[in-house]
This record gives sequence, structure tokens and C-alpha cells, in this order.
Amino acid sequence: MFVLVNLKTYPCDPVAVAEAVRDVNETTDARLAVAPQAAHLERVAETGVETWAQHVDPIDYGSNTGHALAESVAEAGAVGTLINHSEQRLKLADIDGSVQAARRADLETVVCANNPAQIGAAAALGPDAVAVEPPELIGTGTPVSQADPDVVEDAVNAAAGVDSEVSVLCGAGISTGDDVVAAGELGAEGVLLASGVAKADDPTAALEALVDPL
Ligand SMILES: O=C(CO)COP(=O)(O)O
Repeated sequence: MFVLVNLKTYPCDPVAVAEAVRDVNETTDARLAVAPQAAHLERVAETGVETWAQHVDPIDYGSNTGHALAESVAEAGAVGTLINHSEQRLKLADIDGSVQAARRADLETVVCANNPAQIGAAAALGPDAVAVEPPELIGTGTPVSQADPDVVEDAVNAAAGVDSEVSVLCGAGISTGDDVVAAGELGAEGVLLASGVAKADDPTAALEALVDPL
């Protein structure tokens, strides 16, 4: 299972969480990675953890003030990027452009979507993976894999119907090892989570509990 920890703009210490992700990654067969804010990418990548960006824009080098250029994100140490997170929604054409920009910079891509129909559309753009995250469950601690298993299964089927090479993650409310196991049983190849680790008093303990049953 792939466990991708999104730090959003939570007021956590990104380097401390990155070190926890790096260290727990050494103890498990699961693949763990962390997605800090753009301003923290370089410091996080220096810890040796697998580092992801939270967003890249559908742009190339040039006059694009305030945008995230895929090449710069890669130079800062990211190996992948989220695209179209529920908190950073893009138009379809811009999702497509961001996937292409990421590919140009050799970044792995996870395109997020709200529901199975959007997952099908996202899969058609040829990312490495898609992630279904019902917005109403994000940050609630109510795990999508247990509260709304149909949405995960339907997303897995929607992606498979479009492109069987695109793997499916799920996210929203994931915080325990049981939630991750449930996601795997529904066909997800990984989970995307945030508050369960970024807001934990002890991120190492939270991560250990997440991967324990895997
Ligand atoms: O948005 C999410 C991950 O990108 C999910 O957030 P939570 O894990 O806090 O529900």
C-alpha cells in the first residue's frame, strides 16, 4: 500500500513529520511519502523522505507570477505531485495541463477527484494514479473506506474501465491501520491522509499504528 501524507498548511513541523515518515517507512513493506507546502519542499526532501508536492500549475517556464512550475518542484526534491486536490480545484483543461507539466518534469502524478464519475474523467488524462476523496469526509476522522465503501469500489471500477494502468488511492478521514486495510480490501492501492498524522501529538506513533496491520 502507498501511504501519502498531505501536510496541507497545518501548523506542524514539516521536517519532524518528514523524519517520522522516513523512519517508519524503513519498518514496513508499505510505501510512505509526505507532501509538504511548496515552501517546505527542499527542507523536507533533505531528510531523505519520499517527497511530493501538493500542486503544480499547467505552465511552462516564463511569465507566470505566483505559479508552481513542475521543474522547480522537481528541483526542490519532489518526485511526485498531487493535482486537483479538493482544496485546490482545477478546470479539466488545467488538470490535463498539470499532468502534462508534471510528466515533462518526471514527476509522478496523483489526480484527486470527489467521486467515481470524476475519477473516470481524471483517469482518462493518463496520470499514474487517481485518488477519490469525498469532500464531506475530509478532516472529519470518519474514514471513507468504512463510512462510504461504495464510493471507493465505484472509483476503482471507474478507473479500471478507462485505463487499467491507473492505480486508485482513497482518502478522507483515514487515521487507523484498520482504515488502510479496509481501503485495500475495496481495491485501493493506497491512501491519502492528512489530519490523522499532521495533527497528531505523536506523528511517529500515528504512522506506526497506520502501517502496523499491513
Ligand atoms: O484531504 C485529505 C488528504 O489529501 C484528507 O484529509 P484528512 O486525512 O484530514 O481527512
